Amino acid sequence: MGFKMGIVGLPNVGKSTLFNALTRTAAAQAANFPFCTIEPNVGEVAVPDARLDTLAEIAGSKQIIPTRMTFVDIAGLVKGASKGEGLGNQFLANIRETDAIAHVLRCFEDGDVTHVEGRVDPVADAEVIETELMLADMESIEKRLVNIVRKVRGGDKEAVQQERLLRTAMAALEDGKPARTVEVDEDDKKAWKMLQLLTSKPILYVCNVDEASSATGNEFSKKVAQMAAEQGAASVVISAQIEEEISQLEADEAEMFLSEMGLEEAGLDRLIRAGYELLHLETYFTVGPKEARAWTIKQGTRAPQAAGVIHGDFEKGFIRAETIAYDDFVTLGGEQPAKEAGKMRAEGKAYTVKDGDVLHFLFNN
Ligand SMILES: Nc1ncnc2c1ncn2[C@@H]1O[C@H](COP(=O)(O)OP(=O)(O)OP(=O)(O)O)[C@@H](O)[C@H]1O
Ligand SMILES: [Mg+2]
Repeated sequence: MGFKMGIVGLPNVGKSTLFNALTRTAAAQAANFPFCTIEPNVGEVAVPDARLDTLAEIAGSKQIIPTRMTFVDIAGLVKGASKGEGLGNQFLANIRETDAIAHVLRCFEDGDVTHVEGRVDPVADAEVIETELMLADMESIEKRLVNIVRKVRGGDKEAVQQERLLRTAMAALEDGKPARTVEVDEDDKKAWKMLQLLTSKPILYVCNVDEASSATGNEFSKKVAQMAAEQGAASVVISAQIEEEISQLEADEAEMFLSEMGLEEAGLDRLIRAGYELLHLETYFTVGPKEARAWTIKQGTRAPQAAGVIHGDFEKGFIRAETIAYDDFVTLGGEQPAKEAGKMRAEGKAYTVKDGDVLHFLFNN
């Protein structure tokens, strides 16, 4: 599995700077974390979670393994990308494969860094990109409809559903609205996601500000925040350049640097967490003397499917999940005391895993 965020934006807005900071920090943060670069522009990043350290300390775990999220540094999109300008189509294909979009917006002034449109206006920039993505969606819908209509005539039931959804998306797009504004029935959710429309992906706006504004934001980032609020999207303020500098420091140096800047934590941590929330993800833990490990699931995942994140066999042969809530584990001081206090529950197949659950799966194979 693993969830993927695509870093998207106009050229020269700071995408690669951000990506480098993200991936470098991840590598530095946890020496025992198997950092891997899948491709030069794809990196796995540890999801910061202080609870994991607390659990590991209580259990005396030798190793701490955070859960991960994948970031993809996608080359800059330009006006006309949907028509194949730049390397348009290639990039659009990269975006299609992601679960969510981190849309980087230039919110810094710097005469030395060229802006493709010759001015700093993040809200207008956001519209340029959104328009390209909408045009690309319309084009792909048109192409797909040709085939689908043929299948519908042939009596294919799935095609009937797909055609209906494609037409709904098209109507929204023609009305100037991204596909994410379409309200989808529960029964249609899966098919809708399979359409992989670019503008149906959730968006996190990343305001890339100058150094001095990294704690407070600036006039540009405030406009973005307002736009995001109107769209029901999320936004974070970050200075990619500083984050990149911080990512090269040792942990204690980084902490000092942050407090001097008036920041409580690295902007990257906020960004990763915001992405996690955007995707409605949750974490459960497995804790023992060997390792304390965090695992990512979608909100609402049931115990067998949560077990399946560790291994397919866990899901297939699932018997039950011994469960201790995070707070109980911590307050009572570990697994054994929690068990003695009657706080270890045996949960079956219907159990919906909760964020922070400490789980132990029993299965047969
Ligand atoms: N917050 C910031 N303040 C000032 N300069 C910045 C900031 N963030 C990035 N830069 C600078 O902006 C320039 C462009 O950054 P970067 O290469 O990361 O852009 P990009 O979005 O990846 O561009 P492309 O689409 O061409 O790949 C670099 O010189 C970088 O140092
Ligand atoms: Mg780049």
